[in-house]
Amino acid sequence: MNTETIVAGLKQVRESKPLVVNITNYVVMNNSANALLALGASPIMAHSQQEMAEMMSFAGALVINIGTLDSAWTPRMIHAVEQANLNKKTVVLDPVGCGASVLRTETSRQIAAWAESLIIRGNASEIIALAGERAQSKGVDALDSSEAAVGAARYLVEAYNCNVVVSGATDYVVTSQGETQLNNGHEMMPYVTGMGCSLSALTGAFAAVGENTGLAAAAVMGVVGEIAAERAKGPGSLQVEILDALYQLDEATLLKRLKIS
Ligand SMILES: Nc1ncnc2c1ncn2[C@@H]1O[C@H](COP(=O)(O)OP(=O)(O)O)[C@@H](O)[C@H]1O
Ligand SMILES: Cc1ncsc1CCOP(=O)(O)O
Ligand SMILES: [Mg+2]
Repeated sequence: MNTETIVAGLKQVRESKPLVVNITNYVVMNNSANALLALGASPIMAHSQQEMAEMMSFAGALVINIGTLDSAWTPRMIHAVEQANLNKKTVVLDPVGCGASVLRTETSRQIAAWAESLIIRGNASEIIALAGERAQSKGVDALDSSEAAVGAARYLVEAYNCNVVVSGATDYVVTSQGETQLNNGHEMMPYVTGMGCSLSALTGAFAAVGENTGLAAAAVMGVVGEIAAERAKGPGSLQVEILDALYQLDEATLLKRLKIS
């Protein structure tokens, strides 16, 4: 059942090329746009309140990534979430660096509370901090294991009526129905900035075609990370190989490589 959902989601994204609106950070705008294109979706990075109502009327989903947050961004993010709600579009929240500062933690909670259809995708330390537990977060990288964040993810599912993807060596997709584990990916992936942000962007593409758990995106990202690592010499080539692997990914390879439980 799960694997069927993943494969069907990939097919649908490629067929319908959904527009994914991203309010994302300065570090990863290019990576995230390229990841969406390589998957088969259509990205737009849009920040202005003046165009968000129009954008959300025809977009498939909204991705909010707080990576380079400042006070000017917060009202834009809230406005975009309001427009997504009005148009019944799913919001993917990437709470980058949640727990590293009060600003990031409080803004993440504000956005999560505002969104009516929500997927949260974060690393373990971010998910733990968002749930109000003590995380080991100092910056944007996880210092906790994804296993340690499953309880926090379950709390967030209840608190915000959402689905949660905790990424890491094992990815956990947590919904009100329970948890799914994915054991793909590669240990070199955290040495490239924006891998988690790309995963969040892909989550938006799948949400646009109705796959609202985050599972398909995590599966695809893990499998392409693994394929790319076999070809890469280090983080530089891994970044490029991931785009190529995303573009080349076929259903048979996805199913053969998938380590899901
Ligand atoms: N140690 C690891 N082994 C395998 N895959 C990993 C590992 N760490 C991260 N990944 C993969 O890298 C991607 C980004 O996850 P993560 O590093 O947790 O996000 P972030 O960049 O937000 O901290 C996910 O697809 C995840 O599965
Ligand atoms: C390094 C950095 N600083 C602010 S946003 C950002 C990118 C984080 O990307 P990811 O969480 O996907 O590694
Ligand atoms: Mg991140």
